[in-house]
Amino acid sequence: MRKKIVAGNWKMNTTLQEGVGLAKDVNEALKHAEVECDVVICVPFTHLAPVNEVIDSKLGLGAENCADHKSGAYTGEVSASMVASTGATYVILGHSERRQYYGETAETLKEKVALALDNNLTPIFCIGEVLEQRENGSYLDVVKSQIEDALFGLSAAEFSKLVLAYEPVWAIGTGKTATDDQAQEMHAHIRSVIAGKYGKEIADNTSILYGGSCKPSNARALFAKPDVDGGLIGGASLDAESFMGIVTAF
Ligand SMILES: O=C[C@H](O)COP(=O)(O)O
Repeated sequence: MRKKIVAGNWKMNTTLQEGVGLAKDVNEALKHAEVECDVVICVPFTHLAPVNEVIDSKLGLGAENCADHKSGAYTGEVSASMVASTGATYVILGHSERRQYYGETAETLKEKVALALDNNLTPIFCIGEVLEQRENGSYLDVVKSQIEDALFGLSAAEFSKLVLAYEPVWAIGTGKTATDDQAQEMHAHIRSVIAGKYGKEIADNTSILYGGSCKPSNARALFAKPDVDGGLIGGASLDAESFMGIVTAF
């Protein structure tokens, strides 16, 4: 059966000292909570190794990106093997902020996914439409193409290692959440796109997270939907109490 997962995406927030403090708070809170999902924090590169030192195995650790090359003269880049060497086991790939501000394309993302898998990192692969595509009715096709273009070159064994995250771009950091019915419609669509290529068993076993203004107040309704397997949480993951409010919303 597929896993339920709540992953925090800290984005470009927190100093190292603040980040280590936040990780300690989440780690401590997790020890005392009834939790029915895997919990992961995805943190800036600079924070990975020090955060790994202060968390227990119950809390997963991930990066927010990795390079599309294995190693070499790529000043400023951080490779998948470097990420793995910190103890992290997840990496967010294809976030809409990376696609929008850093020009990431399906071709770049194919490389990143392959390198992440080669280094035993679980990619949390993001997909989602912008407002105009939601309004003109092309959103289901847009997301289908994002999946096909970047991921359908993978073997079934490789694809089964992925986690997907549906993040409608119009809902990210805007306070505008997709309704639980809108999320369910898209998650069911994503699952049927996967089934069309890799079969029902792999589709049923793929965790599909929702991201976009997810908060303790709306997480329960979203997570109650049959095809929503958890969340990728931005702003609300920067406060241990609100993150835990989401983690315990199953
Ligand atoms: O990766 C997380 C998403 O971009 C959602 O961010 P948000 O919860 O701040 O809207």
